[in-house]
Amino acid sequence: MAHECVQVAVRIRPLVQSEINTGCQVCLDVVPGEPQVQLRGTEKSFTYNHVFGADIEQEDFYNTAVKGMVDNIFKGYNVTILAYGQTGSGKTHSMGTCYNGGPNMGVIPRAIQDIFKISEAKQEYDIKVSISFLELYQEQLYDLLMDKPRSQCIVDIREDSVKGITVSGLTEIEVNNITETFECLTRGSLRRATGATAMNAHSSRSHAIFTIYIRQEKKGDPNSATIAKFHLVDLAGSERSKKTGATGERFKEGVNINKGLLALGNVISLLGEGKSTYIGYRDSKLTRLLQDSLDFIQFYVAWGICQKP
Ligand SMILES: Nc1ncnc2c1ncn2[C@@H]1O[C@H](COP(=O)(O)OP(=O)(O)OP(=O)(O)O)[C@@H](O)[C@H]1O
Repeated sequence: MAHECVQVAVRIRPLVQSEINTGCQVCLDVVPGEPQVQLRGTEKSFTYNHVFGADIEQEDFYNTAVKGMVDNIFKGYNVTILAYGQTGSGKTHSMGTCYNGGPNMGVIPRAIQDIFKISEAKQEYDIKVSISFLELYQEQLYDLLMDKPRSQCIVDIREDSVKGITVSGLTEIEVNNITETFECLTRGSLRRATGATAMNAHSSRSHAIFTIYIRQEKKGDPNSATIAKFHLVDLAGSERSKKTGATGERFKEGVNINKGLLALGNVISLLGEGKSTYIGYRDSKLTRLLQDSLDFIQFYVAWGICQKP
């Protein structure tokens, strides 16, 4: 499918306390009135679909860059939102993957709220919402909602001529309201693999894929049934081992992370160009998993960019 449907949004995060303490300076500016960023003190600028400066609130970010995507799911499209950026740039903060109940929530909890609001308003439809939560760590898929020790939570991708891409054995939980869905999000995110790197004390070392399935059927018309998948993906940090100080296991993690991100980058740019007949979905588990869910893509790039003194 040709892809005018790939949108790229950039969000610059404010300096964190440790950066302020060491005298770091922001070195990227938003060009006023344009969806552009400019490297401070240079003529170099880059244009995207949306650009957000460090002062943007979570709510405004969601309303501008994501809310419209939720409407597309109810039209029956599969939608994927990906948060990409180097480690510590603010992906998990913006996505709200580690939601803990506060009002300053990110994209996932806000999307959940909107989905239930829209479902309630569509009274002429029977709508069922279910979710799954997967982690891709070192090219291995883990079911984050399975109530078993981690070593028994490994699942794998299957390709079915009727059902398309599925993950066999994956826990899919039907959820009836916002509270139940938040509870699953929190439970799953606590099981995600994290580790400390020199750039982020609580670095996500895996890709987290929270999926919301919407089944809707017009009351009295079983032929009208549609199913749409909404993937919300908090990618592991892209990184250079030199900057993160990674050695041993951390280094190996970094190699796998970058391999998956490279394959994803290639797929998205080919889809964006809309020309290529061959797209390398099979080059990584991440791209295989998302293969049938790229009708609409919001590729959100987090930038925590600063200059050391
Ligand atoms: N927009 C923001 N406003 C305030 N603080 C932010 C913002 N974005 C990120 N932060 C803070 O920056 C730090 C790093 O953010 P976060 O953990 O979300 O990065 P990440 O890109 O997910 O990193 P990793 O890939 O290593 O998991 C956190 O302390 C987070 O609270």
